[in-house]
Amino acid sequence: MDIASALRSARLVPVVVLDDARDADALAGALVAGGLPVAEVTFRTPAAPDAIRAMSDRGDILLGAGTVLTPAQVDQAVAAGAGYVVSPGLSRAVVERCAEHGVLALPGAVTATEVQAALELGLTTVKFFPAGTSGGAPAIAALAAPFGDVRFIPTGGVGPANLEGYLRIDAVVAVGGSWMVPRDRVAARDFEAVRRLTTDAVALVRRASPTTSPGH
Ligand SMILES: O=C(O)C(=O)C[C@H](O)[C@H](O)COP(=O)(O)O
Repeated sequence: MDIASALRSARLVPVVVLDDARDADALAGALVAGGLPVAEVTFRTPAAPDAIRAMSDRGDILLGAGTVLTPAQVDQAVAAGAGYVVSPGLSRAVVERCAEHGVLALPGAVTATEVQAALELGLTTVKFFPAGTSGGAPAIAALAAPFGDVRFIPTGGVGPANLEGYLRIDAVVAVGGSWMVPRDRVAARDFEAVRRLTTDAVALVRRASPTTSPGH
């Protein structure tokens, strides 16, 4: 299965901020046990490359690198085993470095101009970030009208209370969010809480898109 299809079938991508890479394996285990074998590990902390490497060594979880701002971070992410690269905004340099490595780039785009810029770089799936303050689901539905082939992954302000509104839109591949991996629970090594929150999130997503199938 390619990355885009895997994200589409997960429907939900946990956005992870890890302070200590030694917790990565247990955190990945909690996500997998909760039914969500995917994670976007952000370069917000220096632990990111080691965390990605530890998770990717498990072989049972699809890993993206998040908050990738520079081509050098693309190199680090790919060397650590990231299968795709996410940025909060659209950087030509980052997208081109991803292409050199042959990994999928998911840049942020929330305006028609940004979506067109992504299309010009050969991309058809973008992260819609920050989703909540950029118009939310109605903004994505409006953008999807002229950009019929573009797919969106709304992230930022997405949670249990509003994910259904996003997942109902055909152009939404998946949503991203951090609520199932609260930083304080991770710091406390409370991976059972992460597993529980993940299980609940997966159940919610299933209820929100019961008929979804790959290709939808
Ligand atoms: O660091 C990045 O590049 C990001 O991707 C930002 C995250 O996607 C959001 O911060 C997650 O948003 P919440 O679910 O509202 O916490």
